[in-house]
Amino acid sequence: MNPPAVRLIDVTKHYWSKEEETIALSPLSFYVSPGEFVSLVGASGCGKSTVLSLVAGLLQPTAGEVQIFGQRVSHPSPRVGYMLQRDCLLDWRTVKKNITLGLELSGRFNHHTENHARYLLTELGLGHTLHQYPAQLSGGMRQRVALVRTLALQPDILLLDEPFSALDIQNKLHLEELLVQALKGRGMTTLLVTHDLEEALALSDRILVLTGSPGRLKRTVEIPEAIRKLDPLRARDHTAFRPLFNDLWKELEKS
Ligand SMILES: Nc1ncnc2c1ncn2[C@@H]1O[C@H](COP(=O)(O)OP(=O)(O)OP(=O)(O)O)[C@@H](O)[C@H]1O
Repeated sequence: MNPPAVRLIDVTKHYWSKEEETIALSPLSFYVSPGEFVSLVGASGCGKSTVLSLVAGLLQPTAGEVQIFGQRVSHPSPRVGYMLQRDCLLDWRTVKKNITLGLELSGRFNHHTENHARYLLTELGLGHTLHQYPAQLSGGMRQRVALVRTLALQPDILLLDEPFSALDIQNKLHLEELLVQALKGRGMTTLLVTHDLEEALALSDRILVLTGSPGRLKRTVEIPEAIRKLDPLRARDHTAFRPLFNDLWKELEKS
């Protein structure tokens, strides 16, 4: 049997700053299957971003083990792409040079990968911005460029830390649609951190509800097939959507 794309086994994470110790995660275990879209939700400070940093290999657990495709994570892997809330675009580089930045830094820039990055930019509706600078783009366009830069690395695992939270509702919905389109047929495994329950419900196969502090897994919610097969906008209109939302909302209020 194939190993999960992501697996946390009894992971704890402590932070030390000055004299103070913070326990961010108490033993936490979960898995994400290859190709699955899983969202992490929970109150502020319950350790969601810590989980992503551990999977990205930017942090090491205090105890327990983080694995990707059955291998222990000991350092950042080219198989993992990480997109943050801030777009982190370099203002002095054109869009063309921003979308290939990750490829350059990882030594994978060539004619073929550059063409693929440009193809993705067109796919996300920004082909015409190739020679523009980030300052010439709207917030939503900048996030799309950041998404292209992450997807251009062709990661097997995509980590998204509140990527759309700074956007207005229209841009957010548009980007959700584009993300779903971009992921279609690529078999990428996605782990999304979001405060937006609607977003989690509309995009995910499964939602993991964390409770703090320290962060623990409180509940796993499987999204019904009837909702999953719809695009994010139409998913919100499904009759099962609102009851599920209310149920999760109550769960989060208690945590
Ligand atoms: N570098 C650090 N040093 C010390 N404590 C930290 C550090 N990073 C995070 N923490 C603490 O660890 C806990 C979990 O933080 P984390 O950012 O993972 O939570 P989160 O659920 O992503 O929060 P939010 O939803 O507000 O972004 C918090 O108590 C936070 O203060």
